[in-house]
Amino acid sequence: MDRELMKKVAGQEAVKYIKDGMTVGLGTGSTVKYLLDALGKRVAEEGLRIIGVPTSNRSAKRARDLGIDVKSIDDVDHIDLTIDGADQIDENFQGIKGGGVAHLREKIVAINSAENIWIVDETKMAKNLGSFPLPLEVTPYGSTHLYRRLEKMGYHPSFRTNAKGGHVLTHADNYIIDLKLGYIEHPHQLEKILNNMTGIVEHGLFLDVVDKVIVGHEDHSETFVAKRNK
Ligand SMILES: O=C(CO)[C@H](O)[C@H](O)COP(=O)(O)O
Repeated sequence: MDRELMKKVAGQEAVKYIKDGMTVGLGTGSTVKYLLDALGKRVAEEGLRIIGVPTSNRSAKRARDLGIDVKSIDDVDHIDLTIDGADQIDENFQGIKGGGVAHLREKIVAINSAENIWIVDETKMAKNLGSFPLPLEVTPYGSTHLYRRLEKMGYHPSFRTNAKGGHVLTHADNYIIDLKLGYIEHPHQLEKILNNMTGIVEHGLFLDVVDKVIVGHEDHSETFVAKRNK
């Protein structure tokens, strides 16, 4: 199974949805890297004019290196389309994001986009959410207290650490706590609980956000339209 090839197939399919003149949210991660490569190629070869709104410093740098114009979300008045990766997607097209530590910016960009497309390799599709740990971006202040609370709630938290054992830091210098839930029976109920917990800046549940999901296989892609009310 060649996952890199699957990611590339998804990225190359998604680039077709980008039209001249669009303002495009650019997600983060190894799948989005293939989208950016394909987009850079279109900019160079077709003279495609777009404005990219990157969701991470990594994507901003890569886009710039590829000759793609980028702006901050604060410098654009609308976003036509955002294309991003995801860590897990269930059969109702609800998702978990944040494996790459960028879910706060990704959610801000996504909810301000007229349309959202996720690109994933086939291994990301699941019946239910939860086997991928759910990331929470939390303020350092009170984070151990919050951790203990999450533990008591049975959410199996763990701080995300780097190779040196220190906290992984987000763009906003916050910490990440991953919840090993195994199976999320009621994503909307969990969303409500997490939304109401002070100290959690943003969680990685992305519910009712995506419009289309492009799944990359080794030799073809599949595009699913999420049927839901906006
Ligand atoms: O949510 C994300 C970053 O915060 C990414 O979109 C997600 O982790 C998928 O990344 P990859 O394409 O590398 O698997």
